[in-house]
This record gives sequence, structure tokens and C-alpha cells, in this order.
Amino acid sequence: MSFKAVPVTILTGFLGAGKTTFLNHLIAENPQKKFVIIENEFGEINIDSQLVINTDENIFELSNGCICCSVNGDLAALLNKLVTGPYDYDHLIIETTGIADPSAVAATFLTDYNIQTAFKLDGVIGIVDTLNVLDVLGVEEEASKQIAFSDFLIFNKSSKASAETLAEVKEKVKALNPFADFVFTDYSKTPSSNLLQLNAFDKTKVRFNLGFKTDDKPLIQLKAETHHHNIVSQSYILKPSFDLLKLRHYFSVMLMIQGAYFYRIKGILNIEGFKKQLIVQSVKGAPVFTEGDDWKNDEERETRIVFIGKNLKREILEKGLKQCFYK
Ligand SMILES: Nc1nc2c(ncn2[C@@H]2O[C@H](COP(=O)(O)OP(=O)(O)OP(=O)(O)O)[C@@H](O)[C@H]2O)c(=O)[nH]1
Repeated sequence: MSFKAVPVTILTGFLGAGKTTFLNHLIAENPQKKFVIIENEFGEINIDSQLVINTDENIFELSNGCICCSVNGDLAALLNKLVTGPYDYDHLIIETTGIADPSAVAATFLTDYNIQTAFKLDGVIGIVDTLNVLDVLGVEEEASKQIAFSDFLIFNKSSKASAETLAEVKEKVKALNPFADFVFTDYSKTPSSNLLQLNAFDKTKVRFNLGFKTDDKPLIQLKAETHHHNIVSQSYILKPSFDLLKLRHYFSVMLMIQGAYFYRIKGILNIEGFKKQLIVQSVKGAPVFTEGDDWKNDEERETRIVFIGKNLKREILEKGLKQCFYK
């Protein structure tokens, strides 16, 4: 019997951005789906689960702590219960608290082998409150992390914001996250069935997302350095191949020492001697490597990598990467 892992969508976004509103829209718009929903609330009483529209969905609550830290163990236990219990569902949605770091929640699905066999992370949808996001970016670190880690962004409450505000929000959010597609909405209303199939962690999608333009020559192409407050996105296209051992060591040490500064790393790596691409992502302060597609014969092998985080110094990252070139 073949077993298909259940897709998982994580909803993130700062306090009051419109996550529950989006969840209700999602449920109403996709009646054919059998959702199971995990509502995480910071307080002792779970109000969000009561705000979810009344349907036949299975709703579970994880209250009195944040899913990215204090109740993370409870999440694993709940997932186990979902797998072994008598529940009928074909898609899991997790609505995190407005102050959760979604990368830590994603880590549960990307690093735990047992969970990976039952669940497959499809994507992280970030709801951005266009009226208030400019006030919290650079002040509330989690708000930046949520944006940086999202695969799709919903710029909500948009008709209430001025055109100038929307332009500024878009510019600052894109500086934090150059990967994500986005849409402007009111009450989080947007065609949603495609958002349940983002396949954001599939190797082909990662490759597509990193397909920024390339020039030919330089050893290291410094594509973009974008800033918002002290949050920086640094992108590189590198021609020389990497030594896998050196690179693994570099990522592990760098993230062990400075993991808190890195909100997201996503890259496709050209490893010496490898027929396949190697994909690296950072979750919860640790690198996760997965195998990508074969390099095609007519394709130029090059590494594309983006780092998003706080106070990331271009020269230091560049120096570190160069030290990992195969010689
Ligand atoms: N004016 C306006 N209000 C909105 C919009 N979207 C959501 N709201 C309202 O904003 C409030 C917060 O929405 P929620 O969906 O509960 O937000 P949330 O992100 O789940 O909130 P937390 O769980 O507290 O973090 C509610 O009163 C919504 O009705 C919008 O596009 N425009």
C-alpha cells in the first residue's frame, strides 16, 4: 500500500494581521478539503479556535505557550496523535501565534524523520497587516522573521492603506523576502486553492525561486544587498564549485554561533564531484541539506544562495563562502 504524506500549511503573521480571517476564508472556499487545524494561542484560553467558522473540521488547540518554543514538544505529540488516531483529513493547517517564529515550526516538519513520513510541509503563508507592519518591522524581530520565512505573502487590509503606504510596505517586505509571491487583499480574500499547493519545499520550486538574473563573468556576483533597518538580504551567485565537507562545517559553525542572526538561508549549491545540485535551507538555526535535481549537460553549474538576517555583513559572508571553494 502506498502512503501519501499529508500536506501542511503554516499560517504566520503578526498579531491581528488577519490569520484567522484567512483560515475561515480558506475553509469556506475549499469545501472539498478535509482540513485538520492546529490553533496555537499564547494565552491560556484559546479564542482563535472559537473564531474559526463552524464546520466539520477537526480543530486542535495548543494554548498557553508559543508553538515555536514552549509548546513545540506538544506539537510533536499532537502530530503523533493525528497519525495514530481515528481522524479523517487530507490537509493540516497550523495557525501560529502572532509572535511565533515560523521557521521553528517548520523545523518540526523538515528535520524529524518520523514526522516527515506522515506530513509534508507544503508552504508558509504570511499575512501582512499593511496598516501596521511599518510600525513593527525593525522593532519586533518576529515580524521580520515571519516575513522572511514566508513562501507566499498576503498584504491584507490593503484598501484601508494609502497608495504610498502600500508602495512602502511592498518595497520593505520585498527587501526582506525576495522569494515570495504576494497579493493585496481585504479580509484576506484571495483565490486560495493554489495556496494549498505551493510545493515551496520541493527542489524544483526552490530552484525556481532562486532564479534571479545572472551575468556571466565574475567569480562572485554580488547581486543584491537590500536593507530594512538592520535586517539585510544578501544574495550571491558563485561560479567555483564547493567542497562539501568545508561547506557543511562552515554552515554548522556559523549557525551554531550566530544562528539567532540568520532568519533564512536558501540556496542551490554546486558541489565538486556531485552530479546533483544540493539544496540548503536553514531552519531553527541549523542547516538542512537535501538533494536537488541533476545538473543538466548544457547547464552552467553555479551556486545561488540568499541569506536574510540581522546585521549580516556582506564581506564576512563572502569571505566565509570563498574559504569553502574546492581547491
Ligand atoms: N478593516 C479590515 N479589518 C480586517 C481585515 N482583515 C481582518 N480584519 C480584522 O482584523 C481583526 C484581526 O483579524 P484576525 O483574523 O483575527 O487576525 P489574526 O492574525 O488571526 O489575529 P491574532 O490571532 O490575534 O494574531 C479582526 O477584527 C478582523 O475582522 C481587513 O482586510 N480590513
